[in-house]
Amino acid sequence: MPYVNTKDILEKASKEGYAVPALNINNLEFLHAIIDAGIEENAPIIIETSEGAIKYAGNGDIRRGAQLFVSMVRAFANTVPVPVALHLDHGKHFNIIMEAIKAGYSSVMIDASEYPFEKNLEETKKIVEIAHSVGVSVEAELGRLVGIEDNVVVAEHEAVLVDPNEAKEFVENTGVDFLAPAIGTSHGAFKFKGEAKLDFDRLKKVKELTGIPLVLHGASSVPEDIVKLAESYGANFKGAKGVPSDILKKAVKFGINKVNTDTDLRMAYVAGLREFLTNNPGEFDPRKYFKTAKEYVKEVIKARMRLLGCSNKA
Ligand SMILES: O=C(CO)COP(=O)(O)O
Ligand SMILES: O=C[C@H](O)COP(=O)(O)O
Ligand SMILES: [Zn+2]
Ligand SMILES: [Zn+2]
Repeated sequence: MPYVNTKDILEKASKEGYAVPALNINNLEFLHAIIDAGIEENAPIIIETSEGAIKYAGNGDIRRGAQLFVSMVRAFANTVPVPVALHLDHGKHFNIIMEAIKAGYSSVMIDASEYPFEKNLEETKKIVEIAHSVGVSVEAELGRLVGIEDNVVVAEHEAVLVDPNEAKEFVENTGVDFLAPAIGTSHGAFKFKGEAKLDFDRLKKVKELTGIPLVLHGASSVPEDIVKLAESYGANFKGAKGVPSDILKKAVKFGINKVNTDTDLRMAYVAGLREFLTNNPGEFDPRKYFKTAKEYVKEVIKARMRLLGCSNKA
């Protein structure tokens, strides 16, 4: 199937009420695992790279990194039976967003969420105009990504979580294709100190008022079996906690269609790598010592595709 616009994948998901994981990569091995998972689940695939990933892949050169990712992803997209999109995650620098668009990314995120509302809106609008003129879709973010802690008063939530009325105004004025509303998640492996919770009322309102596909950042579940496995081979992930599966399912029910996932893949990979290296101390062929790691990443992705409802939606 062809390399597609992320918008096509997400509008179908929004209409039919399921979500697609957006999976971060930094190298070829994670791409293999994602492609294999998508084929086995017959699911649409969204691959994303951060600005840091582009720098890393290009060994310091942004243009080279962006081009490398586009050619890698396109080479697979052209020869697999499921749609594949490539997205720039958390674009914060104008030059990197432009390089991604020029290189041929399917979509870009402009993350100006650290600025006041008006500046976020202006920055986003500027990127939307450029990206849309060449058929690239755009994601933006409203609110700040922080966990909702039990001991934080409501007024403080108000300050960081998305304001649904602002979301409506933002979407109408920018023409953005999908929106990431902050509803209580955060990036990384340590999301909640107490019980995990998200602000579903806010999410419901944002969906009602905007009607566009919504994105959940910081959505990794940090599966306990993966954490335990990695720890049994020497890792230390004390206090790691993600978004539980039932909460993710609820988020999908209330309007989330793109579920950003990086940490879970990293955790699965390192667990597999540690296991293999411990059990095969004489091995030094990377094609062999990456194998178990890739296998675990693939399984984590397949489970997520099933949970989010995008299996057989290719
Ligand atoms: O939001 C993310 C990428 O944009 C990734 O979130 P996690 O750290 O929960 O995997
Ligand atoms: O949202 C952040 C992603 O997990 C990517 O993180 P990174 O900047 O370490 O590549
Ligand atoms: Zn952000
Ligand atoms: Zn994110």
